[in-house]
Amino acid sequence: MPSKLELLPAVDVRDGQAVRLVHGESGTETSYGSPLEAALAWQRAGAEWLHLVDLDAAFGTGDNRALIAEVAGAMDIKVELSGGIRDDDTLAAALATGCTRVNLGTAALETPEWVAKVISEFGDRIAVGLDVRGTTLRGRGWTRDGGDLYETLARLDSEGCARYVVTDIAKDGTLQGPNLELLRNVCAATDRPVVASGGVSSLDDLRAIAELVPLGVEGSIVGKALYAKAFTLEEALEAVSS
Ligand SMILES: O=C(O)c1ccccc1NCC(=O)[C@H](O)[C@H](O)COP(=O)(O)O
Repeated sequence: MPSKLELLPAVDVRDGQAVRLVHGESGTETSYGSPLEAALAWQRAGAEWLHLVDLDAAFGTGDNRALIAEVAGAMDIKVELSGGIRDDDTLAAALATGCTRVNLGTAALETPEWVAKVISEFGDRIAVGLDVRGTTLRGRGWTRDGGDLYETLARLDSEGCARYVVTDIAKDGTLQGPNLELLRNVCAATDRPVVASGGVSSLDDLRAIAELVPLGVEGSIVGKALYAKAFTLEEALEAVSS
């Protein structure tokens, strides 16, 4: 288990643009321009990871497949790819970008047999995104309920899932701080590494998440705070460097 918190700056893509949403809700987009420029800026600033999301694919409003492949292909750093990866075709396209790993969300709720199969086939190239309101999972771009967090976690653990990306939807894109209690509870329920997502607003938030590394938190996705210039990525990397 790494001793320092990994940071994953986010590039969420909607209709060809880098955007941030509030609570992951379609229609709340703030646009931040070219996804490739944003990703290259995070790379230049020293990021070791990029969290790249195809929001159209997640919402079922099309996809940005070619652009996502272009961005992933332009990166020298590790890429975690998310959004609308739900079957053999979308998984093959995602893995073919050369990304380090993919996040499955809806599929883990709706087609558990397929997810068990790809976990056994692709190992730690597969992570599962556990996107919750309270302790209820949400799928289909976070628009539909999809079962209990802890029951699903136990099932995925038994199937060998390598890693979880845990998002409190109520916090996502709000700059209200991460849900540390949720992260502690998930870490207590699994021995697999956890990537925190949603709500980071300050360097102190990142330091608080870094304190959970001994419990099993491996990384933190940071989106809105970077775009809103609450701090720079260089400052964030420095804050979690020890
Ligand atoms: O990841 C998805 O599949 C997804 C689906 C639907 C809505 C949002 C989705 N992801 C959003 C993210 O992964 C954000 O980039 C991340 O949670 C950052 O949040 P924040 O730091 O609060 O901006």
